[in-house]
Amino acid sequence: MTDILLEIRNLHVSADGLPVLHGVDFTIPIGETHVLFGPNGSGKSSLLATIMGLVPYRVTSGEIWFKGRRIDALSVDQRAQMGLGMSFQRPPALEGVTVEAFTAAIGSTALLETEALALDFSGFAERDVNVGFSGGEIKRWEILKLFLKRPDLCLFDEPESGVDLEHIAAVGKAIDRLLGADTPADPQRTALVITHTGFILDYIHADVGHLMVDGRIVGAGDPRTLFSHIKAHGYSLPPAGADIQQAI
Ligand SMILES: Nc1ncnc2c1ncn2[C@@H]1O[C@H](COP(=O)(O)OP(=O)(O)OP(=O)(O)O)[C@@H](O)[C@H]1O
Repeated sequence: MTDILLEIRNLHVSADGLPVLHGVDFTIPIGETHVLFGPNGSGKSSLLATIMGLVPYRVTSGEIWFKGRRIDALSVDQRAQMGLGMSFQRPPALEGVTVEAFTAAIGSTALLETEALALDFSGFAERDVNVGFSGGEIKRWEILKLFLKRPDLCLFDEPESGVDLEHIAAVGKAIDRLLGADTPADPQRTALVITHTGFILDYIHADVGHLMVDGRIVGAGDPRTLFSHIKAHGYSLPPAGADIQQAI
């Protein structure tokens, strides 16, 4: 069996007729956490949404492979059933669907209380999902939702944005715990994380960082080396070397 969980091959994507990704290539081996950096509008969220199969993103050419199966023609449901899950940057409010009902629908009621406690999210069970939630509460619910579902590949779209400094620690630790191997029966999970602030790097073990510019991955390497360079010099690659490789 291959040790590659996700493979993206020369992916071109349009959203409502507008080209947003222009030939993305990368792979994520099983159990690794990869981080995606890039300026506003470079295509990071579009890439995650395309992997998840969300509208209005349409693959115009290229391929997405997950667990050795080509998935770019599958529905969101089918991809979720296969083990893909995503925490959204701006998830919709679900009027009439309580947190408790949502949790029951994904079959994880038993876990809700303890995991909510860890994320300081107690007292939300009776509330409608995302209705009137603050920005930070929305983010904590997004992480909790993944915790309850435990997908094999977790896609995080800016999990720390809008979260206050105290709760960033709770979010970071929860993500680390979600991805970590708690027991032999619960293997190391695989993840792709978008971050602007880099706060999340203080809490998770990230294996590889990718830099996305203008709808393409332009290079990859050690996530901390890449992030330090971006902080000092903007969205460019440091000189190619052992830590960083430019895309060809
Ligand atoms: N549904 C859509 N319709 C039209 N244009 C879109 C759509 N989704 C994304 N785009 C455009 O595609 C480009 C990439 O957007 P995307 O949200 O993927 O960038 P991003 O790198 O995640 O940005 P940010 O860091 O600001 O979140 C932007 O120019 C955006 O306006």
